[in-house]
Amino acid sequence: MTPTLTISKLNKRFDGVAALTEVSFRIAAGERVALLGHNGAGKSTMMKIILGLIPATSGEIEICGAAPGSAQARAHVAYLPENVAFHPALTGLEQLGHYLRLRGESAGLAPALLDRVGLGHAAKRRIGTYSKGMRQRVGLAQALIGHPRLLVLDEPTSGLDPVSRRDFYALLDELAATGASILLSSHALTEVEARTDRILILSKGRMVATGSLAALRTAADLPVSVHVTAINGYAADIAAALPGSIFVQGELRLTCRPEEKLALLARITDLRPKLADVEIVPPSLEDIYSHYSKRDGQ
Ligand SMILES: Nc1ncnc2c1ncn2[C@@H]1O[C@H](COP(=O)(O)OP(=O)(O)OP(=O)(O)O)[C@@H](O)[C@H]1O
Repeated sequence: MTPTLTISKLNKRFDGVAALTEVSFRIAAGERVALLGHNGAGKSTMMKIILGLIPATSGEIEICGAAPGSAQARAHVAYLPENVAFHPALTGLEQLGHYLRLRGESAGLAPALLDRVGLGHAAKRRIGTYSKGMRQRVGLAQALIGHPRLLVLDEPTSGLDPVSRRDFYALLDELAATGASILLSSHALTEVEARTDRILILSKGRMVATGSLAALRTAADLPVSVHVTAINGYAADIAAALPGSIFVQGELRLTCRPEEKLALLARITDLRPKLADVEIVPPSLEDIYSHYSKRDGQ
């Protein structure tokens, strides 16, 4: 099956500054991909090139087999900027009706689109009265016009509260389940960790890591943390039996190499009569992200 997005050896230079260098990746139908990177890593530049807003210096890009910016590619791609702005005096219904007409579709589709993003109840209210989360939903509804096959979302959840974020990702999951591909940039690593299939890490314009969280974790080979809670009165015994452990917030914490984890657990299990709980904490995406960024000298 043709990938929704194919990028091969992409380079972009601005007046001698290398914003992107030899970046290659593909996104399959229904895949949710997170684009991570420090400020200035090249995320927005990559999105602008995919959208056909600026040309690449060299390299190949195809969106459903078409060149970025072509009528065919534009029909398949939708974009949601970080801070989406609408006319505050228009209602959600009027705003979407307007966008539908601009895309050559019937304004009569607006109520169904607003329902899809959970805004049916506020359709006839002015957007000026909407919360930030509701405005992001209008943006997403607008991005859904014409059933795009690739959604490009620039920090779509920045400024949203935790419940709005969760709802937003639930909606993305539904879209991905119908075959839409999603490329989103984010600085919120914890939510990305749980809600995307694959992660791309850009550093100074180069792709320094790509893969599922599990694959990146294995490749990074970072230490695993083990948190041990003693039964009251036995913390000192357990600390003595587990050299190297440190006492933090009522529990003993140790780290070990991934390949040593089972042996350490066996030693901990031997202490069972004195143990209340044991928790294994694998490296988080934040650990993995800083590992790859550090490796690149940042
Ligand atoms: N129009 C431009 N002219 C010159 N340099 C530019 C231009 N646009 C971007 N750059 C440079 O290209 C590099 C990548 O910028 P880009 O905006 O793509 O980063 P980003 O990862 O999106 O950062 P952020 O997280 O801050 O949005 C930076 O060094 C930036 O200064």
